Amino acid sequence: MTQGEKITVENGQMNVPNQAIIPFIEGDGTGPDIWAAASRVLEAAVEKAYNGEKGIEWTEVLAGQKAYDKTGEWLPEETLETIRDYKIAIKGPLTTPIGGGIRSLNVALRQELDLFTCLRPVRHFSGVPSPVKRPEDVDMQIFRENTEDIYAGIEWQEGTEEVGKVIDFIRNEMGVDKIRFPETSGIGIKPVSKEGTERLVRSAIEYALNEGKQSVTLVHKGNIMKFTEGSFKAWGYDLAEREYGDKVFTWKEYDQITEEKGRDAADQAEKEAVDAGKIVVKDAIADIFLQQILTRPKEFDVVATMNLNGDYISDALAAQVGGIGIAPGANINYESGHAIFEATHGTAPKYAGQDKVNPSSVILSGTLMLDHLGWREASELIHKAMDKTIASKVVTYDFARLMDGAREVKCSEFADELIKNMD
Ligand SMILES: NC(=O)C1=CN([C@@H]2O[C@H](COP(=O)(O)OP(=O)(O)OC[C@H]3O[C@@H](n4cnc5c(N)ncnc54)[C@H](OP(=O)(O)O)[C@@H]3O)[C@@H](O)[C@H]2O)C=CC1
Ligand SMILES: O=C(O)CCC(=O)C(=O)O
Ligand SMILES: [Mg+2]
Repeated sequence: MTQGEKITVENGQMNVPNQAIIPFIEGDGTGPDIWAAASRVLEAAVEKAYNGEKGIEWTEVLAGQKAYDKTGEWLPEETLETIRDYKIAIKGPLTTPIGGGIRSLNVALRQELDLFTCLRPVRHFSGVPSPVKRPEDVDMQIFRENTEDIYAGIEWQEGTEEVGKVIDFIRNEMGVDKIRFPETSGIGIKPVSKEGTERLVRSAIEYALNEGKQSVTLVHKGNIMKFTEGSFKAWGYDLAEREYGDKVFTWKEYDQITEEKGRDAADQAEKEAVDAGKIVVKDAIADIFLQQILTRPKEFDVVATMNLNGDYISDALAAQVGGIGIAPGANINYESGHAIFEATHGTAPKYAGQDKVNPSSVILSGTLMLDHLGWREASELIHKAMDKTIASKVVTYDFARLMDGAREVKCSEFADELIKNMD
């Protein structure tokens, strides 16, 4: 086999060698089981799709508990440097303690590499058990802003000198008298910027145009958080109209037409725009959106939203199509070409070392990676094998407990089955 080479990006163009070196982070908890299974499936698919002409050379980079045990650092600089250098990486989940301790390494990776889009596609695989009647109606692409919002980690703990200073500033300098219990509050800050919004919404609209999608929905809680989530909506519409005016019809335009000429004229304008193949850019307030994705999922296509909304929405939608065991994700900077592919779920520590959990989320994150590299044939092989394996009711515990007549297999055995079913 020839030596692996680096993936490079020049003038926005990605060059992928036939033997591509790809860094991976194994992950904490169930990460080692899942990664062992997922890496074998990805290798087998590439080998089979290209008769050995293409291949992946994995190179391990450390993060999380394994990194701490070996180096004394949770996220060594060398890991960040290697991913920066090799452009593309894939990872298992990493643990974040609650309430104290280290901040999220998952979030740190996204922020350090400025991976501003978290893309989480949600669609149903035939035969996967679901709590809803028509899971096949769900086919959405969540574009979650990945660098801002409360995930910026700007917060101060109750009772500290720092929080005292911040509360004094807010009360005395800013004239705010609305902190209900100022003596015992922790304080968090939620930055949401125009630039951050625009690059995220741009990537969602570009995706919708390239993939022939019909709508982009901006999801926000702008009625309550007016200058963060409300501005997200306003900046999103402005960007859509300014940069994609001839390709989109926005609900902001709809409202303007309604005001000037009435609702019938606005309905007619929207219908004409849709008939002309334009994408409808609309918005929804986050609470009602969570109801509507359950009651009328067909109305939503590409979804663009802020960090916290996207976190909640992606787990809620994953449940509709079989759970987070099968929901993939990608963290992408569309400008620099850097990307890290990772599952939607976490480390599921109670199952660690049991070779039990579903590896599909990391495997399907791997198919997003293969698509990103332009190796679609390998990605399609995995999708077909997934359909076939699930149809034969050979599944891990999470699906087996919801399916009649299923044969429950281990994480590694599910990978074996996928590889067997690649034809
Ligand atoms: N990007 C990342 O790396 C993420 C990391 N985390 C971190 O993971 C840790 C644990 O978080 P927690 O909230 O418990 O969420 P987890 O996603 O780790 O687990 C919650 C539940 O989801 C189900 N689940 C998770 N993974 C799988 C899988 N591969 N196959 C089948 N079912 C699965 C299990 O359900 P059941 O009990 O019903 O079997 C599990 O108990 C935390 O430290 C958190 O911060 C969380 C999310 C993302
Ligand atoms: O970083 C974490 O621990 C949680 C991240 C998370 O929930 C997500 O990526 O969806
Ligand atoms: Mg999450």
